[in-house]
Amino acid sequence: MAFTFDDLQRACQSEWDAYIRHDFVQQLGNGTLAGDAFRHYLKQDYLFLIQFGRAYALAAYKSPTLDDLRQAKAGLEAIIGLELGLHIDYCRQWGISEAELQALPEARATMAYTRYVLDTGNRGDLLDLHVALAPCLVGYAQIGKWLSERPETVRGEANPYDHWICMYEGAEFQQAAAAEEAWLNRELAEISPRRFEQLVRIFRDATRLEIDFWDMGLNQRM
Ligand SMILES: Cc1ncc(C[n+]2csc(CCO)c2C)c(N)n1
Repeated sequence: MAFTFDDLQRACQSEWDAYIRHDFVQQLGNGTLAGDAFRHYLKQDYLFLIQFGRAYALAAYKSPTLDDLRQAKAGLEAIIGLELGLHIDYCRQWGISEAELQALPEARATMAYTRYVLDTGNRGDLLDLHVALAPCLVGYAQIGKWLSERPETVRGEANPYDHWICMYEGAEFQQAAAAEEAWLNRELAEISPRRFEQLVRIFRDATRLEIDFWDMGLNQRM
């Protein structure tokens, strides 16, 4: 039997739903999220993105083919060359200076999640690493889509988080997540049931760590 990304999601459906429909996400959609909670999240997300850049570098190292190597390079370039710059600009709009970002300590949830991804990639192969990264990429695309479709979401200037929603519901981001899902589906089609169970464990752990990241933002925990 050929496994797919949907099988991974279904194997962890309760954790997955707790992640996608987390209170942080719902409050962000409703425009009721406390500004300080969002700022705390943005600051930790800066640290998260830096470690995510390292994960793409690890993906390059773990690449068995030139195509995989090119894909990892493109990911590293996108995050280090573009997205981190945009994130710094966005933080400034929320009153967080670059100097403040550079001086930040890492919250435990940030450390746990990013180091889990890096360790999983180090220990395993490129597929293990991609599965550890999948909740991040595919999850945020589902969050963007879910927020844009639910009637409670407040759009436009009435919601201070509208820009954030626009970014993840947008076509460019949705396409990047769809490409990741397609890559996973090609790889998952080839694996044994035993290998699938190993990957479910990784996918579930990474999803639980995304839930903790939202909790950390909401409770402004370090
Ligand atoms: C905790 C946390 N999880 C996921 C994302 C989303 N995200 C981060 S990097 C990346 C890939 C872009 O190259 C995506 C989709 C986030 N920002 N913060």
